[in-house]
Amino acid sequence: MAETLTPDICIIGAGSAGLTAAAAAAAFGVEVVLVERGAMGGDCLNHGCVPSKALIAAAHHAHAIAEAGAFGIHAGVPQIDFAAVMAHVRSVIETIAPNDSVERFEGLGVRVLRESARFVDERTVQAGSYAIRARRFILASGSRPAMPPVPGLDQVPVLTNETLFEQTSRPGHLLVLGAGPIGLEMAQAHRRLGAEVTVLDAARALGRDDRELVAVVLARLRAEGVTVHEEIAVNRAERAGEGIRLTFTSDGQEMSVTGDRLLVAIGRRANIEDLGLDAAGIVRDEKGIVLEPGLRTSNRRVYAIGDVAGHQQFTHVAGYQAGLAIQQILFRLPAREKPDLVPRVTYTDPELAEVGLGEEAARERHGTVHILRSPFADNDRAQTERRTEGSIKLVTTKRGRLVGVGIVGAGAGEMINLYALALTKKLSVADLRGLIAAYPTRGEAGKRAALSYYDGMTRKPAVRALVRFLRGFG
Ligand SMILES: Cc1cc2nc3c(=O)[nH]c(=O)nc-3n(C[C@H](O)[C@H](O)[C@H](O)COP(=O)(O)OP(=O)(O)OC[C@H]3O[C@@H](n4cnc5c(N)ncnc54)[C@H](O)[C@@H]3O)c2cc1C
Ligand SMILES: NC(=O)c1ccc[n+]([C@@H]2O[C@H](COP(=O)([O-])OP(=O)(O)OC[C@H]3O[C@@H](n4cnc5c(N)ncnc54)[C@H](O)[C@@H]3O)[C@@H](O)[C@H]2O)c1
Repeated sequence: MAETLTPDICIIGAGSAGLTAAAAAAAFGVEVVLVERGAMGGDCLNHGCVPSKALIAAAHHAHAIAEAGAFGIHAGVPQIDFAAVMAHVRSVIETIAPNDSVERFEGLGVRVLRESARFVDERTVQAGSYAIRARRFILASGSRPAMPPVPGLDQVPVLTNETLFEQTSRPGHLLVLGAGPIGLEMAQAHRRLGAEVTVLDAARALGRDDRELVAVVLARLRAEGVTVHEEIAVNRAERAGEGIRLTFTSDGQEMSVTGDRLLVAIGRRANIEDLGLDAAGIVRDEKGIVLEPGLRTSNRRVYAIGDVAGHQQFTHVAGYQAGLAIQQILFRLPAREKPDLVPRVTYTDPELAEVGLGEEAARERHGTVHILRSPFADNDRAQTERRTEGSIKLVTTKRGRLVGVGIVGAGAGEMINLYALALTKKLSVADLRGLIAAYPTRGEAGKRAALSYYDGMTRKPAVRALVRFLRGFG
């Protein structure tokens, strides 16, 4: 016999989006049922941000040892125990997992069902033997790796983000399909851990990011020995002895590359198939669920947040959207996403971080814009660390209001948060001019870029005449 539950909110999916929404609603004493069919924590904890950044951290240590000679420290060739590296990755996941656990959420007052959820009508979700009739529903069912229609791909072993971190031995030669954030972050990490790596992309690497900044990342990856082929077409995949061969066309020429493992990271597909969307009257098109500005679906009781919403696919966006949905459900306050305020970071080394509008988008929206740059080669802290590649680039309106910031360099991901706040608060170069930045920090580069807005002014005859005039007063 089906048991009927009547909570205020039913959330489908306990990844970054669903967990944030559940915790926020429960904090206000609202009755919440959270349904999860797989591992608590979703992609970010189990197959995404956490394991990838833990692997990158291990790779960073290997690289630091290899580079230590420049600092007068000779540690020899790093010995990499790949199985131990992966044990480190797993132990980081295990350390963070209690934050996302059933126990923690039940302690917060959330009822957690470990079931697969599906709408059976416009107001009822079936989850195992439970029928859930909630006042509002939040779809937070996430995404999974997309697979390209490459002939033969289904005949060769393929790794995705869901299996990559289960490896126990190091690949000899890792082939990576897709030069997005996943492809490039994992390419560099594996290279630093001693694998040969070849990356293939149908378009440009990190195609959504500023070309000028991307070039710095690619130059570094190539200098470390990662082969990156852009704007190629993969024609087929096949087994070649113990390995995998990819045949592709580049500049009209057919070429091939053979490796022993293949990672596919060509983007994501929203998890919408098993949700009974038709029964719920939720409209979708070829891109996914059709959403109104407040993340509401065509069924007024149902919101969609996180990767399944198909907007920017980041954990911090999942959390942000969860807040917007809860704000509307609990307080009936209107809410609209502000994608221009979302920072985007790719954790290669150097890191690439952006917020707001790029140069071209800013010109389209604001007409005349100023581009203010400061290279890290001019920054004392970067010099002390021998990490001088990259720069900070500020995009401002004619009157100096910040509308976009791009940073490529060591620590760019930490630096971008300041500029996310600056954009949120609509700050201008005049505000940055007043900032007292600690010396020596890489953050000084931003202030230096902002000051360059006034370069012309210091040379204006009228300004110089004023300075001379004021000197006359003693
Ligand atoms: C390798 C990798 C690295 C990444 N690195 C970063 C990073 O550094 N920074 C960053 O911001 N983002 C990163 N991301 C993106 C980030 O992981 C996602 O944007 C985020 O996890 C999305 O969260 P979500 O809750 O929307 O979806 P998910 O985490 O996918 O959670 C959805 C949950 O819903 C469950 N579910 C699905 N259907 C049902 C159903 N019918 N019934 C019950 N449960 C269901 C699933 O089992 C899953 O647990 C990375 C992604 C990958 C793959
Ligand atoms: N640092 C981070 O915040 C971070 C890290 C990893 C992933 N993510 C998120 O996860 C999502 C997925 O990442 P991703 O790197 O898989 O996707 P992506 O969409 O960002 O990049 C995929 C790349 O694959 C290429 N591609 C597509 N089809 C191809 C084909 N048939 N052959 C060769 N190349 C092909 C595309 O041109 C693109 O460059 C991203 O949207 C990102 O937001 C974020």
